[in-house]
Amino acid sequence: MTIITKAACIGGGVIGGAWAARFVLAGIDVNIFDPHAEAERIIGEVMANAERAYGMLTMAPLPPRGKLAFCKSIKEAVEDVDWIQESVPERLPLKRGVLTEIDAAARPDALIGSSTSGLLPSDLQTEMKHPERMFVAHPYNPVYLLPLVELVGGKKTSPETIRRAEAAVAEIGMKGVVIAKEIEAFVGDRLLEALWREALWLIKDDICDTETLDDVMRYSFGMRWAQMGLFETYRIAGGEAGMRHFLAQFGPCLKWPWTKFTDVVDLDDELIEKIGAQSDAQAAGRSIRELERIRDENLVGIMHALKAGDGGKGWGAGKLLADFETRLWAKGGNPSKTYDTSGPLRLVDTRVNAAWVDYNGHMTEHRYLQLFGDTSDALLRLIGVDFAYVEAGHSYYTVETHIRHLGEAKLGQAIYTTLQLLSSDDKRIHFFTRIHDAASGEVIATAEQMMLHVDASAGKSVPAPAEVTAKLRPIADAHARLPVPQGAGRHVGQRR
Ligand SMILES: NC(=O)C1=CN([C@@H]2O[C@H](COP(=O)(O)OP(=O)(O)OC[C@H]3O[C@@H](n4cnc5c(N)ncnc54)[C@H](O)[C@@H]3O)[C@@H](O)[C@H]2O)C=CC1
Ligand SMILES: C[N+](C)(C)CC(=O)CC(=O)[O-]
Repeated sequence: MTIITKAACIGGGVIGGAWAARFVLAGIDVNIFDPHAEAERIIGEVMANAERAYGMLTMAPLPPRGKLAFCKSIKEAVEDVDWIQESVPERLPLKRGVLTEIDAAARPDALIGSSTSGLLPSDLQTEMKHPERMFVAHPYNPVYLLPLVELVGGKKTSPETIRRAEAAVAEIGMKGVVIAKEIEAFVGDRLLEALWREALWLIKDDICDTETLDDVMRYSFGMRWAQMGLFETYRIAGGEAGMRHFLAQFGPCLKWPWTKFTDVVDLDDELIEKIGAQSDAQAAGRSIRELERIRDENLVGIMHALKAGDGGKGWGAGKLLADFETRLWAKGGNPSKTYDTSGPLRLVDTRVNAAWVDYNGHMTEHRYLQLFGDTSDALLRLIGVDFAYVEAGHSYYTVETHIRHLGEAKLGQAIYTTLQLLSSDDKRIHFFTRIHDAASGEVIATAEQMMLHVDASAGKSVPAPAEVTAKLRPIADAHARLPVPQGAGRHVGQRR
């Protein structure tokens, strides 16, 4: 039983719109209330970017999208939902009023999270009748991709609420980090504000411009932070003696000091204009939506890299993505679904997304192999070779692949794959996969592949157990009656 089946977003700006996208893409129906005249257009644009990002993020079967409904009042939006996320502007009286209105109309068991970046939950819940179910759920932009939510309870929040909230965000692929004590700006924004304050001084004092400052971050410690954070990074920087040596060496610098961060820079018109002009130059004419798309592609790339980290087990946000995908496959990878074995098995349906397209304007070659690999993974799940099976020490490894490119796949094109078994025994599976255009059925590419059953720790091929071959056999028997596909058995060659 999932904790959130229906949610409400009160406020649909940068953060509320992206919360809505996170919920909808997790299969949750969402009611939105935002009085902004252009709320539907703005949220529609955020949804489009989020869908594009998810197309790149995962091949795992996302649930059918939730429905998005625009409501005329807070009451209408929150009446019958399990989770309400408040994301109105960062002003205490406004937020307090909105949360009190939400509280009056929501079911008593509904969870109420606030996206506030720094206000104390105790200050937000003062006028609520059921303050025990209200907490801060502080996300990071873009909410649909970045998985962190800081969960902060106020004086009146019940521990049970925080437990339920943590479990609920895990179901939508997020990592709920429970902050032990409430404090303004929690943990993340405390750190960000210290950095931000120092950065403003560096610009004001003409030490560097905004682009140079961003370069300093993105070519260096920004990359370190994404994968290991601060303390583990500095542990390594201490050399073999680790953190203690690091503290002994760099601890005294803190007193010199290198920073000015206790002084607040005066954000006068001159400084605002200076930063604005430098930032405009840095953006080089790219719109915010374009920058968002570039950011999303990069974030997806980072998460994919982290998913392959720690020897393939996944690391940090990549491990979280891998775990989320495991759950998606368990729910939607439908090993129980019955497949029509009288023809090639239709195993993957997807669309060509932006990250797959190359300078020739069509799907680039390694993405074909990815899609063929996803298809053979789908076959393996069908015959019981799932994550648990692999963790227990056995798997199938691909030992040979021959790909033929027969057509083109363009950005956004709907495509699907079909797989035909050519032969199999207790060690080998020899099969032929086609990528089709979904509209016409036309074959765009084919791959002939061979997989071997292996004992992964021994590093050698071994016969698959009877329960696996028993699941494979009916498919093999049915496919033995199909004609050998045109192109099977081909090799790369030229008539001379
Ligand atoms: N922008 C960011 O990077 C982050 C913002 N937050 C927090 O999220 C919250 C919202 O911030 P943003 O989305 O950036 O602001 P925003 O200005 O983009 O969106 C706020 C939205 O609230 C709507 N609104 C105003 N009064 C309302 C009311 N009475 N009922 C319903 N909607 C109402 C506005 O029309 C607007 O669409 C703030 O608490 C902020 O601190 C949290 C994490 C990151
Ligand atoms: C600038 N901000 C305080 C609203 C930022 C956040 O709260 C988190 C983020 O996404 O950086």
